[in-house]
Amino acid sequence: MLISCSNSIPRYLFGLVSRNHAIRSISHVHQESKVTLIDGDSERTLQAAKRKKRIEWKRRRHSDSFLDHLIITVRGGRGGDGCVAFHREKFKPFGPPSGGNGGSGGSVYIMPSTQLTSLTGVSKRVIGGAGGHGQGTWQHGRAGSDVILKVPYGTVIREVMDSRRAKDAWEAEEESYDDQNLTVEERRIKRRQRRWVHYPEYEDDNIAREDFRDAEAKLAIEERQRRAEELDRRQTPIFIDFGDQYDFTSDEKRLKSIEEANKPLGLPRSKNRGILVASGGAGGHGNPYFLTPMNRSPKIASRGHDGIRLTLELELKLIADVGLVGFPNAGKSTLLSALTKRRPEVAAYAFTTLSPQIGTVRVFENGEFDGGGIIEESWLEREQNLVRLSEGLEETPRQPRPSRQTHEVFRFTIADNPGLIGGASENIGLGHDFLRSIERARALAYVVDLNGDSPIKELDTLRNELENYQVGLSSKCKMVIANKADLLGPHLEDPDDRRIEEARSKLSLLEAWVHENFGPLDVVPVSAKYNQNLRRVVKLLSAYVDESRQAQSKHAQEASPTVPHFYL
Ligand SMILES: Nc1nc2c(ncn2[C@@H]2O[C@H](COP(=O)(O)OP(=O)(O)OP(=O)(O)O)[C@@H](O)[C@H]2O)c(=O)[nH]1
Ligand SMILES: [Mg+2]
Repeated sequence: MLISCSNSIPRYLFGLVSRNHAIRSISHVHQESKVTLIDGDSERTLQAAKRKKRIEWKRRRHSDSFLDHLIITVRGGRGGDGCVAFHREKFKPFGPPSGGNGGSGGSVYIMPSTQLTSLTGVSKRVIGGAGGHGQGTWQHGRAGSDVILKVPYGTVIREVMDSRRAKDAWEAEEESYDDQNLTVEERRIKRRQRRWVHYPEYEDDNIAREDFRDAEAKLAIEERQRRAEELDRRQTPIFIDFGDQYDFTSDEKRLKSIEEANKPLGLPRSKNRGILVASGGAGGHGNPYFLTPMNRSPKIASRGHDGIRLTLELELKLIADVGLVGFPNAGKSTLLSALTKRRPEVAAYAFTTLSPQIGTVRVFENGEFDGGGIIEESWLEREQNLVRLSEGLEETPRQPRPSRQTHEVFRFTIADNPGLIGGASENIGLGHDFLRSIERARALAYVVDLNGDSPIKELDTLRNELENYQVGLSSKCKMVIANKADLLGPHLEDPDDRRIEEARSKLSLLEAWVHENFGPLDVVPVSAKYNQNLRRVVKLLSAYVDESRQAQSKHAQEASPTVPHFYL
């Protein structure tokens, strides 16, 4: 879709600034600070490095409510210990061994949840419940409770294999012995204590027995096998992507398979716990397990095993339909405020937005959308509200949407991102920290300040930064939103009508450059602050999102042939 706006742009769009001189002068203060960024290379790097340090500190301080990257350790629960006991009954002085086995440890599962939007509530250490110990009269220990770790949709989970990986049970054990500087004999004693349960006062006796050494060798073989299996498993580190392609309901359907449906009443149904990441350790053996023809009253039992230990890296890539990409101060947050009910912080300094914000655009039958009103800077709005409250009035009402008679016909989400600057790919500014959230957007829109020194240069930088982050990412950009068009027309200080012509030619130049360099992208001049020409933006964005959704559902239908599920 290609539109030519420069000539058709209504005259009223330019020149709205005369309504608010104060804000305009603040914007100009900012323009100056931005120029220092583009000036001399070394100066820019120095400034950017200082700013990055400050922003990172600020982001850590203020962003408790949003977390998109986290490293957690996960551990399956430890199995319960086996029990050494002998059956006691009247007239039966030497009853058989009756110690129960230990219960297995609880496992840890990961499940996506639509209720969550941030990784903030996710624990950094997740441990499955421990299995219960076995008891006399052949009572086995209860199984440890499973833990289901819930993460938001859009989370990518990777197993960490580098130096950040937590030690597994065997490595941790050896390290603790190294720390205590134990001799070989002392280590052997400690290892035995860790693995065996003895009948009271029979430890020395047990250790001296030949069949104990056989049992110990058997246990050592089992342990080596478990360790080899774990090393094998590590060859393919865990990778789970709960992106929008992930169909969780299919897991549920799989669980409700035909066998499940035909299961006799009263038997427990399988519950969808999500994806297993760390299984719990097996329980230890009770003393009946060690019964041999040579030893009819074994006075040993084995202890439970540790569960699997993993270190996982969680990365939340928000799934918004449209992502806004622009330099700091281009007006992205103002645009989000104008299009949705979300109220991100708006201010005339760079890097006001430190974490991605998502809002929902609700489009009505008559082309209206939910949002709007004049978007002042947040501090000004707060001050105005304080004054109104002190006068006994209610907070400044947002401009009501004109007609609510029509019903909603379309809805899509839009993400406002922190500002991107030249050199973000070398981790200048906020670096790439937030780009992960636009990676998955169906469509991207560049937001530039039409009143700025060089919107063309900004666009070029934005495109390069996107490409440096991920080759081909810039092809997702569907339109250029040329914001702050109101600042270009005639205003009180300079009521000259020629300014309109100048504004039009600036826009034509931008359009020509975009079409030559980016292809047939729509260039739409708007004023986010004063809600001018936003209906056009919503219309175009709805069209891109709709197109992409339809393409995706068609693709999904082709990929999975329909299998009738009688239980549906
Ligand atoms: N005149 C005018 N000012 C605008 C318009 N849109 C935004 N502004 C002003 O531009 C400044 C920056 O706006 P923001 O929405 O915070 O910009 P941003 O792109 O979110 O900035 P960062 O969060 O720092 O990346 C504020 O002072 C806004 O009031 C507009 O259409 N017209
Ligand atoms: Mg912002």
